[in-house]
Formats: sequence, C-alpha cells, structure tokens
Amino acid sequence: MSGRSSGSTMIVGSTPNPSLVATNLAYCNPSHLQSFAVPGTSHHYALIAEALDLFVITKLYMLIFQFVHICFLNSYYTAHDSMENGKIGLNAIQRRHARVSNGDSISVIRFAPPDDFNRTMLTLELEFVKKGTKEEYVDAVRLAQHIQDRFANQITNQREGASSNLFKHKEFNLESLGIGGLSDEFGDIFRRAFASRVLPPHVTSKLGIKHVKGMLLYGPPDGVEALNNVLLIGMTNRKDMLDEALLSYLMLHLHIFGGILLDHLSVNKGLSLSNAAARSKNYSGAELEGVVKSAVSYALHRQLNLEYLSEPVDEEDIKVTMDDFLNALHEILPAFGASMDDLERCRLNGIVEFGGRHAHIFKRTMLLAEQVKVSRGSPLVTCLLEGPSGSGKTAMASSVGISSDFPYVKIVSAESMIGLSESTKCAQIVKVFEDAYKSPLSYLMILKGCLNMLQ
Ligand SMILES: Nc1ncnc2c1ncn2[C@@H]1O[C@H](COP(=O)(O)OP(=O)(O)OP(=O)(O)O)[C@@H](O)[C@H]1O
Repeated sequence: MSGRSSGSTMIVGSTPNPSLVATNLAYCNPSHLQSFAVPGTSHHYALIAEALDLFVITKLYMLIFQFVHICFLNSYYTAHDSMENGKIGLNAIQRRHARVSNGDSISVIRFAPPDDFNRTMLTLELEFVKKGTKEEYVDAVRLAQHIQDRFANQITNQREGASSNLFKHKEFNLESLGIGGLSDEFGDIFRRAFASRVLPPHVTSKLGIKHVKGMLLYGPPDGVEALNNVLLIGMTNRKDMLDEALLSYLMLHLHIFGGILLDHLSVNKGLSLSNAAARSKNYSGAELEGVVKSAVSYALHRQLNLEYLSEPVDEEDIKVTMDDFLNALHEILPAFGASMDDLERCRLNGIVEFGGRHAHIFKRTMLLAEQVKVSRGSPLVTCLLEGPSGSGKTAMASSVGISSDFPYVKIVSAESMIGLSESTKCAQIVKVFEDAYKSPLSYLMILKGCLNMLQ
C-alpha cells in the first residue's frame, strides 16, 4: 500500500474523556501529533494496527458521528493534553477492532493517502454497540441521509478484517482433504485448540484463557494411514508419566497444560459452582483446571460463527453454563478414582429397598465406611459381601461408595482387565492400592473375579 511512512509503537489507552468516545477519533499527546501530519494538508492521519491491514481515513469535520456509534477500524488522530506521551487513546470499539486491550503495544504509522485514493464502494453494517433486551428502532431513511451527509467527499478504504491464515477457508471440508469419518474428532480439536485462537487477544486475556499448547492424537495402527496428512507431535517432560497420562485420558484427544482462573470467567446465572464441584469428585487440581478450560471452550465455541471466523465476538456474551461444565466433566476424566458415572452404572435403575435385611446390610456397610473416616485405630477396614449372582452385591457396594463421599473410589473389575497379561493385571491392582494410600480416604470395590488376584 502506498502512502505509508515509518512509524512507531505506542501504548494503548482509553479515550481521555468519556465525552470524546463518540467522536471516533484516536487521541495522542500534542507533542506526538506532528509526526502524523500529512504534508501539504492540515490533516493528521494514522494507520493503526498495521498488521491487520485495516484503515479508514476521514476528515475532521465528519468524524463526529452522533446518530449511531459507527466506529471504523482505524481512526483519525487528534491531540489531547491529558494523553501521556507515547500513549494512544482509543475507544472500546476501536480497541476491539484493532484487537488490542489497554496497556498493549500497537504499531502506529503516519498515513499519507496517494493521489488516486478514491472511494469506489462503501458497505456499512449497522449494529447496536450493546445488545440490550429492549427493542430499538432506527429510522432507515434518516440514517441513510445522515450517512450521505457525513461521508460526502470522504476517502475510505477498508478491507475485510483478516484473521489468521489458518482460517482463511470458511469451511472445513475434511473429506476434500481425504479424511473421512473424523468430523466429531476435528470438531473437538477445533473447539479445544483453535477456538480460543480465533478470538482477539484482549478477549482471551480478559477471560484468563490460555491457548492449548499440546495435543496428543492416538488410535489404532490403521488410523495412522487414514491421518497421513496430519502431523503428530508428542512432547513430554515426564516420560515416566506418559503411560499414566494415556491411561487416564483415554477418552480425550488433547492433553492440556496451562492455567486459568475461574474468577475471570463470566458464568451464567444457572451455573452452580458448588454443584459442579460436587460432580468433580476425584479430580486433581490439574484435572479441574482441564475441566474449566474445556467448559470455556464450549462457551467460546457457541459464540463463534464458523461461516465467518473473523466476525467480531462480543466478550460480554461469552457465558459458561452448567451444561458446559457437565460436558467438560464427561470430556476430562479423573486419573484416579472412579467417576460418579461409573458408580451409577452399577445401579442403573436405582435401588429398591426390598426388606429389612437389605437395609441392615447397607447400614452395616455404611458404618464400616464411617469407622474408617473417624477412627484412627482402623486405617484399613475390609468387608466381604457374599451372595448369589445377581443378588445385588455390586449395586449395594456402589451405593455405599456414592454415599460414603470418599475422595478416592475405585472399582477393580475383571471387565476392565480383559486382554491384559497376568503381570499387567497384577501391576494394575498394585497401582490401585498405591494410589489409594495417597488419598486420605479411599474406597476400593474389588469385584468377583479379581479377588483371587489379590493374593
Ligand atoms: N436393591 C436393588 N434395587 C434395584 N436394582 C437392583 C438392586 N440390587 C441389584 N439390582 C440390579 O440387579 C442387577 C444385578 O445386580 P448386581 O450386579 O449388583 O448383582 P451382583 O450380586 O453383583 O451379581 P454378580 O455376583 O453376578 O456380580 C443390576 O442390574 C442391579 O442394578
């Protein structure tokens, strides 16, 4: 593009005075103004956030646009005494379009329009700055007239907002890439790994979102052929832990490290954090972090327009709901202990109390769990439930596990070890016990078929 000159980096700040917000001007210290002067004119033009390749040039007297808050991607420059030297004052919408937040550095260069810099076409899209619930109407005829008046003789050049090259294609057609049957997986990968990258950095930083840094794809050997145009990179700094990670995240395609604070999140009114916490039994701190990140990825994904990824996202609309948390809890499974789902699966149709004896056994078993909780003298309590097949032993034990509220509950079943060698089975059982000792309160359910192995 012609007409650019060398520029500088400035620190983004707010418009110096709220009454100036609607002027659509950018503000700088008077001492800086001269560096943006267009030779031979009384104008000062600046090209802001050059990397985005977006700019609009307007003349001073037309900039005060009161009818609607239409904001262009770059702004005319004016000087204001209260702006610190080296700072550029932008209003919230200018910052959003330039994809910056207060305190960010931004490239600002003088722009001198070339002689043949004429407008050929201008497309305007009208949108309310804040989406309210009440209906508001705009008189289209008045608006059109207003725009015509305001923009008469203006020079405007605006390119479509460019997003990362990665998303230049509006549609992700996997089959055209020779990959079939993996739409769900790619949907997950997009939601977890890329959705946050589509958002402007100031939105992600405000929400405390860190990008997913690692991704592990796995599958049977044939899958490698099917994914021959996908590059897989696995990294670990704890090689000894790798097997553990694979075992514990078998349902996941992404292994994520990073931090996020719940405080930063906008949560929906329907979301009960205590309810979410109650459902995250057995989760370690790192796993909870993964759950929160996964929940956020659902909330972000909802806001993205996959047809047009460069469309600005209203950060106010990004709300994490209870459903997001529930989906996240299904996606991120705890490495240790059994999930509530596993226990519930052992008593799928609930529990029917079919007599005094049944109630008595349940009460006795619960008492044993209580004994482990309160008595220092009984660190280990064992109990054998005996009865014919289908009499409800597993259902009873899982009910006790749920009611005991122990942080570590693990089911050791023959089904989970099908196909494993004897030595691997033994190693797994040893590990279950080792992990149990790490937890302050542990409840192990050893199902029939595994008892002999304990010896
Ligand atoms: N009190 C109950 N109320 C409702 N359903 C029950 C009850 N007890 C057991 N069931 C159901 O009966 C079925 C068999 O129960 P369960 O698997 O607990 O038996 P089990 O004694 O462990 O059998 P096995 O010795 O073959 O492992 C399950 O579907 C379970 O949900």
